[in-house]
Amino acid sequence: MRLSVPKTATQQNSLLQHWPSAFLFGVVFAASLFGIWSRPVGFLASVWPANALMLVVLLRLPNARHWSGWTAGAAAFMAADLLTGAELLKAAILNAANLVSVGAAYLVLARQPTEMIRLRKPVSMLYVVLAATIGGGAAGILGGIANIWIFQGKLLSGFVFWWITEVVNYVAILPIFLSAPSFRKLWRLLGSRAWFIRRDDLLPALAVALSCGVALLVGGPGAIAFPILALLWCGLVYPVFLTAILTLSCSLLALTFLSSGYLSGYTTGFDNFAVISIRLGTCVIAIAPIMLAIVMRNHNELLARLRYISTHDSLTGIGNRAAFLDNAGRMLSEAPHPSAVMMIDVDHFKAINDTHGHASGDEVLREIARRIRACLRSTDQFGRMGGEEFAVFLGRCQPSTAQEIAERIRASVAMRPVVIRGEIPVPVTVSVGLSFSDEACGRCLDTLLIKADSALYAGKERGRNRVEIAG
Ligand SMILES: Nc1nc2c(ncn2[C@@H]2O[C@H](COP(=O)(O)OP(=O)(O)OP(=O)(O)O)[C@@H](O)[C@H]2O)c(=O)[nH]1
Repeated sequence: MRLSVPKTATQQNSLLQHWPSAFLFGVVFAASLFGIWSRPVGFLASVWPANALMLVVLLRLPNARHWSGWTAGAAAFMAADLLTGAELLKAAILNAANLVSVGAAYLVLARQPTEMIRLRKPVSMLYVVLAATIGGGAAGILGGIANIWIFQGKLLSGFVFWWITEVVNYVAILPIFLSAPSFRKLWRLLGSRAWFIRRDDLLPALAVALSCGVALLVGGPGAIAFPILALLWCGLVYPVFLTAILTLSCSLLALTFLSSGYLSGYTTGFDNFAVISIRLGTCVIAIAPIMLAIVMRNHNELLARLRYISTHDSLTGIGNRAAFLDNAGRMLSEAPHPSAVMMIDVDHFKAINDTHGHASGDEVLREIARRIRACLRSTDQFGRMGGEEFAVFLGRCQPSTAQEIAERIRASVAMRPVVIRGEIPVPVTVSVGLSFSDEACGRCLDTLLIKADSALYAGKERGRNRVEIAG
């Protein structure tokens, strides 16, 4: 009787290490079957996603960059061909061209930093085009030779066909999978409902569908350029990933109808100049909207960053003076009564700085801001007015409630010392000046702030660590 021996941790680890290669095999095998299934009888496939997908897996899963990954890819190419009835020698030559293509494109992209590979820079698309051109060229040399041998064609037409087809496939497919969010991020996104699409967001996608419909109706070589305007609109509005998906859909449509001679209006052979020209046109269609989407994403991220910097205090992370005045002023003008303003000042803060140093003073300010924030509702406005002075605006708040909140703030700061440098307890207190809106002050935030400030300094004079109400 044989006993089954449990796998050791090392054995399990080495099995886990090879899952990217198994995944790569599955992806390349399925994509090759799709390419074989979609190609016209007796010709090479014009839609061949397997090379681009193998390249993506190698770039995005570092564990697949191993001899086992390359072996899995080669085995998958061969398995798909042999299972669908190809001759061994023919399959070996064509798949050698596929592997050479992936290898050459890999050498270009694998040297780039992650942000370039994940299409976070506008020039990333140029690297994708460069990798596609070099990968396609490498495949073209073997493909040209294969064209003479297998299809009794010419070297040049074989080279051009392979090269163009590879370039178009790489350029259309790589951006989707290079920009795709990771599984973990996608899961989080679905859970957060951030993906929820508003009706207006659908317009660019509808424009793409409409322009593709018109292209099919009108036909002719120029029809492949019909969706470009709608795709550029997508680039302006959608994330890179979504723009790349829509661009690929248009390219697939153009290539599929091109294979059947529909868009070109020609039924002559595949080395026809018009067909080559249309393939290149399809490639350009794929590049421009994605580049635009990358530029727009960077632009929007930069704007969001600048907006954050211009409205937040860099030390405490709460709103700065300008943002506080803006938001509180708007809330006051929308609903003036009842509302309240607090000015809060740390007591004897200079002594803390002098005793423990400026950096420790900063730590104290951060902790005090945290304690005050914890006492407020999410709708209340809270900002650092400068130095050790903070302000709070309580909209739609009765004076009695405002007074309770002010007292809560004072107590929560004074309740326990702030621990600086992880070990030194520093007792801290704040003084609070409180003013309420009334008919006389109307919608004027300045008046409320001045009143609260006067109350604050009255509180300081009366001994600090207290809430003083403006008279
Ligand atoms: N660590 C640190 N200190 C700051 C910052 N901004 C202002 N200060 C210091 O805060 C101190 C404020 O001191 P004062 O205005 O004399 O007030 P105080 O010592 O708190 O005394 P009272 O307000 O009268 O209770 C000064 O020493 C400033 O240098 C900052 O961002 N970080």
